[in-house]
Amino acid sequence: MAKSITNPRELALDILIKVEKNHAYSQLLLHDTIKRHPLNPKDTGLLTQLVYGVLQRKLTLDYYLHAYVDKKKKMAAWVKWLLYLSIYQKVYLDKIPDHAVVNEAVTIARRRGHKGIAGFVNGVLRQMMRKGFPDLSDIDSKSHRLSIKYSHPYWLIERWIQLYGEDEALAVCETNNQPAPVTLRVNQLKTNREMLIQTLADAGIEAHEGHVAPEAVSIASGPAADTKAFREGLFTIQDESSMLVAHALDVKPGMDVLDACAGPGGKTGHIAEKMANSGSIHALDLHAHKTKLIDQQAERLGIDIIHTKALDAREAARVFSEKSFDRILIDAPCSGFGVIRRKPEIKWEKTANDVEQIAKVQADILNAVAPLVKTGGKLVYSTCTIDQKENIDTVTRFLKDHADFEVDETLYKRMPAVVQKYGQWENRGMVQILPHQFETDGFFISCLKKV
Ligand SMILES: C[S@@+](CC[C@H](N)C(=O)[O-])C[C@H]1O[C@@H](n2cnc3c(N)ncnc32)[C@H](O)[C@@H]1O
Repeated sequence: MAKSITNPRELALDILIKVEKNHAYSQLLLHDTIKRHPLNPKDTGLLTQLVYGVLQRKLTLDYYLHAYVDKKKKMAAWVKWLLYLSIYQKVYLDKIPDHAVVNEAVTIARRRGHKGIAGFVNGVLRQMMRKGFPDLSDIDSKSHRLSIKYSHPYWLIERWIQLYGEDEALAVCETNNQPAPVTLRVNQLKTNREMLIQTLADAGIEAHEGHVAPEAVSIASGPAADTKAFREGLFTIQDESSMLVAHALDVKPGMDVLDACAGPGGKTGHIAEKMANSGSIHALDLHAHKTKLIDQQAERLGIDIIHTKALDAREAARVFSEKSFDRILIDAPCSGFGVIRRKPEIKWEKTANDVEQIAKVQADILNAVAPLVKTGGKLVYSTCTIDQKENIDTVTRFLKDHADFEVDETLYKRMPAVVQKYGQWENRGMVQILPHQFETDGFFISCLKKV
């Protein structure tokens, strides 16, 4: 049997190579790797930091690398990622001495390649350790400088500068390069926030009240997903911005609800909790493996009002009659620019053309489910992106084409005071949350009413 790798740097290297080669999600690979390889908590932390950190800072690391290695030099992908990993440790982690960074890299290079590659890696890294890295403020062109310094493609920075101004855009970039917080949503069917914090403390996990959503608990340290409390369904791991969506939907027990893009079911569970597990929720997703995840979550949380179906939401009118639902949520597929710190590969992979394509799908889903809302009912459209095309533009176009819908300005009242005050409100029924504002994911939430 092959010996299992337990070196966090080598595991990180494997993940980084796969993210690039297979366009795989770092989050999923990391989760899978941690499950398969027995690492102590310190090494798990280092592995996580290395994977996210290197993907986040890739452009800066590449700039530093090419101060020492000619851009034209042919290099195998794994050698490039190994060098990025080493530069990352040198520049961004202070607890790892230079000699450890070099020795670890050379050992890995020797194991994976031949003596010549190990010598090359050794030579490049030793020079870097001796001479240091170029000053980024010396880069003449402003667009190149911002792109390298904040490690984002310039088209994206430029797009955000146009939308939000330079200060906000750069604050977004800065936040995208930081670790994301871990927050939990209390399952109010089973416990309350105070009791959950105590239960977690008893399990050795330090937790505090979240600072945005009323049901949020913020984790200071410890693996919350490994606890009995999780298995017993006392909470769901969810970002605080996501928690605001169920508030936006304004549900009451006994209502009929459609969650049109529901997988893996984070918000479906929350909606059911807010309905006190009374009424009905039809939860659709394009993919059957995602509706299965919704079922699993519902069981864990003690919820039995969710009916899942693998279905393209654009076909929903084939299955449900007009005016069937008091509330419809479209938590739409999107570019994901609000969650870049959780999925850093997004900034390297998504293009302006992808945004155009996804905006079309979003509009089609909105148009398809609109007839299913009852008169007087509400439709919430949300995304985890900060791109105007997928957010305000999509909703504005929808409103132009649907005279029977209007903005529900009571959305404002359902948002926490801090979001009321500092969120970027288009009007009182549409809010854009940027990732640096409340230490939450970037999110767009709008609420429309059928009249
Ligand atoms: C942003 S995610 C939803 C997250 C979910 N609401 C939650 O809180 O866990 C969007 C989901 O829409 C699904 N999807 C994409 N296109 C769809 C379509 N045409 N019809 C239904 N679901 C779709 C994706 O598979 C994905 O699971």
